[in-house]
Amino acid sequence: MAFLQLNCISQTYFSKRSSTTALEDISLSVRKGEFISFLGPSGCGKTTLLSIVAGLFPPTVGSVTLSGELLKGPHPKIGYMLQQDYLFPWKTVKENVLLGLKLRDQQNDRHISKTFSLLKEVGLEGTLDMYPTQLSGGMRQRVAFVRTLATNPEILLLDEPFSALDYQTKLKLEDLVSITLMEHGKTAILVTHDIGEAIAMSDTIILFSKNPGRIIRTFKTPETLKRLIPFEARHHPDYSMMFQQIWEELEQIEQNDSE
Ligand SMILES: Nc1ncnc2c1ncn2[C@@H]1O[C@H](COP(=O)(O)OP(=O)(O)OP(=O)(O)O)[C@@H](O)[C@H]1O
Repeated sequence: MAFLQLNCISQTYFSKRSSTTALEDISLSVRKGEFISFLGPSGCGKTTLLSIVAGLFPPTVGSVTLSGELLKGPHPKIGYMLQQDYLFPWKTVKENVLLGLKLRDQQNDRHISKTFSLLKEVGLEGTLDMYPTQLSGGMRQRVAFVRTLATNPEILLLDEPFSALDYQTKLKLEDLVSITLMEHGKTAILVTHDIGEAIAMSDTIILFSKNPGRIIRTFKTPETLKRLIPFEARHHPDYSMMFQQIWEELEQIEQNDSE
């Protein structure tokens, strides 16, 4: 049985005068521990699909199951991290990272010390009493990452979490997130516009076309790249080959779209 299963999902947004079919007939199986990326042109439904997996709203058609159980809304085993960090500026780093535990009434010594050790793992042990405005963008995203991990979700949904960062910080965070998720045995789905990021971080890349959003290709990352951290993977010859393949496929999608 697949860990996470998306079954024939379609999503149509309705307004008074029109309707938009954002996704059509999306089926997908995700293994435990797998790192998947959703890649595709703007408007192909990546965020819509991630929101459905996060249980923010049910799909118009189809379903999502987690270990065979039908998802009916947000699930404690699924954590969501967005492009913007959404930290509360009036709360300290400590208060921000413990927020999820507090809301779930799980703020006991064991969970608190686990969260603090996660902060240490991401190099932020000295920031507990600081406020988000005192931190850089990269540091804030690391705090948001720890806050997402603090409640111990098994699946992390990452919606362009690095896109607002400068290039160097983004590369460093890719490594950090990749290593941390692997060490903790997490499953992840990353939404990105960045072909290189998708190749360097994922086991599987799902390519979407748009109008409506459909899966058009699934790429498996070669073992040679999976063994490497993202920064090293970017320098491997297999990375360039895969980049070229995906680039051509995306060009084709754009060409078909404009015809
Ligand atoms: N709440 C909404 N109401 C109506 N239409 C929507 C809504 N959200 C998204 N859409 C439409 O659904 C389609 C898919 O949007 P979505 O944001 O999921 O795509 P995306 O691939 O994540 O785009 P981007 O890469 O630009 O973030 C688009 O045509 C968009 O305009």
